[in-house]
Amino acid sequence: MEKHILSVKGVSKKVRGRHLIDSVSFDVEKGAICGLLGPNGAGKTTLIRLLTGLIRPTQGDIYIDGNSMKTNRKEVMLHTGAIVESPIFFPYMSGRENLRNLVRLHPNLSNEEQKQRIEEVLHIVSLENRADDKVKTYSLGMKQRLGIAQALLGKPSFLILDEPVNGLDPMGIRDLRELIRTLNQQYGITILVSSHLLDELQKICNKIVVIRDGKLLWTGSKDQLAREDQSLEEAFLELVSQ
Ligand SMILES: Nc1ncnc2c1ncn2[C@@H]1O[C@H](COP(=O)(O)OP(=O)(O)OP(=O)(O)O)[C@@H](O)[C@H]1O
Repeated sequence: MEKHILSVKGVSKKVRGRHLIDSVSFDVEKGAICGLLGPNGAGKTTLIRLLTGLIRPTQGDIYIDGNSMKTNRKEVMLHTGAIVESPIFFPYMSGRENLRNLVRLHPNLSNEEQKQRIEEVLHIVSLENRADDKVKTYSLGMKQRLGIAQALLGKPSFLILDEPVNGLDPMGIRDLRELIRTLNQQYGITILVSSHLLDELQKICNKIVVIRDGKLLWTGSKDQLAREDQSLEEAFLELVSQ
């Protein structure tokens, strides 16, 4: 069985003569919660857009559970859930109605399975009590959780979250952290999460990938990055200032 859920092999993205991502290679083991770190402009968003198939590499390839994005893109995307940038929902429709609309993107599920899956994902993200309220009445944290519910519709084994805690208050951050842990531990989903909030990544991740200027600067387990007496923030600042 494939040991890595994600293998990035020599990936570059060149736009107008400039490398936004430059020969990046790294792996993420199944079962990990992997943090993607990098200073502003490092290329995190570009990398995540490559990983979610929104843009294609100019060089290299990305493998998800052993499947090449180049040759097997459709299959790969079926098993990957993602929230990139803020999820967009119809504000005058309820959470459940929005999910009913989006579950149609998974034609491999029968009507009955689609209905059942909507209830399952609402339960996983703890939105069942508000599922019939209009999305415009949701807090930002609830919208993020609905975004995760949507990403879970296809029962992905790999979930990519781009800056999921951006703009959330401390309670929203705590709820999301708990949800990420539950998805990982209870549902066995491997997670890649980008964030500027190093403290947050330190709390939930066991693996870290650091990029700077489009290049891979460091990758390894969280414990290898930060010495015992160091916070992840100190270790990160030390690393990027080298
Ligand atoms: N389509 C594009 N064309 C040209 N340059 C781009 C394009 N998209 C991004 N860039 C540039 O590539 C670099 C990396 O951008 P990216 O948004 O991936 O970084 P980031 O690490 O996500 O930054 P931040 O943390 O500020 O969101 C930046 O200098 C950005 O201006």
